[in-house]
Amino acid sequence: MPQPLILAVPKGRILADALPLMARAGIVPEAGFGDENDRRLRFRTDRDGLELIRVRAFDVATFVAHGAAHLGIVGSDVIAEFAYAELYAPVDLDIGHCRVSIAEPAGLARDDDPTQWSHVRIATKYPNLTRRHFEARGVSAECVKLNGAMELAPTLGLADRIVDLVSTGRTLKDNGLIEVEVIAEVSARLIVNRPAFKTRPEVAALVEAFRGAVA
Ligand SMILES: Nc1ncnc2c1ncn2[C@@H]1O[C@H](COP(=O)(O)OP(=O)(O)OP(=O)(O)O)[C@@H](O)[C@H]1O
Ligand SMILES: O=P(O)(O)OC[C@H]1O[C@H](OP(=O)(O)OP(=O)(O)O)[C@H](O)[C@@H]1O
Repeated sequence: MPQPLILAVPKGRILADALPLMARAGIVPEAGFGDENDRRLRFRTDRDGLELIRVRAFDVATFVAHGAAHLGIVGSDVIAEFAYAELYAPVDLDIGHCRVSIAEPAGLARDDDPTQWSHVRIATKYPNLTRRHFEARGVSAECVKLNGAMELAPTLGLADRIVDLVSTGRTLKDNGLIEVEVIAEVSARLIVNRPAFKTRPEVAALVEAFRGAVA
């Protein structure tokens, strides 16, 4: 018997939308998978030879890139941040829609002209993506890495601006910030470890199952 295939699923907000999609792809987890109070991290499915792991959103990409998981479900924001060569992202799952944007305090935004920036100091969970974005237009970005609550950084003097996810815009508004530029539109993708895709035909079959589930 070959080792079971492992599908890595993020335990955050994508999970609720991922479960019906997985069901349409013919993957039904054992009881407890969608239950936050269940402390197990690895679960069986109704498919022989396919197991699930429940990990943090950023770690899905890492497990799959290193081949510890064969497939994963993860936001395109995370894929862009890591830019792992070993990841192949063949299916846009049409869930987890939001955008990665630059925001700054309303007071600063009033007279600000982003085309005049030459150096910016940014608080973000996405330092690589941010640096790449600014480098492409000749602006140097000094990034302060945070894992959440980026919105606090400008008022507390940690950074002038932030790069963060925006969906409804409510978090920015409630913290006195204005979205000044969209860096990228985001949705969740099915990711696959490239060597596993080449060597395990069941991986390609699962990719097709997800393609069918989205269509
Ligand atoms: N407001 C949002 N609207 C839509 N999708 C979002 C939103 N925020 C995050 N996402 C998507 O969901 C993914 C996971 O976000 P979530 O907020 O669940 O994780 P997190 O709190 O950042 O993760 P962790 O708790 O592991 O640090 C993001 O990478 C992104 O693709
Ligand atoms: O535009 P909105 O609809 O307000 O959504 C944006 C917020 O959603 C995400 O945070 P999340 O709620 O996942 O909390 P987090 O700080 O734990 O990441 C993101 O980091 C923003 O803070």
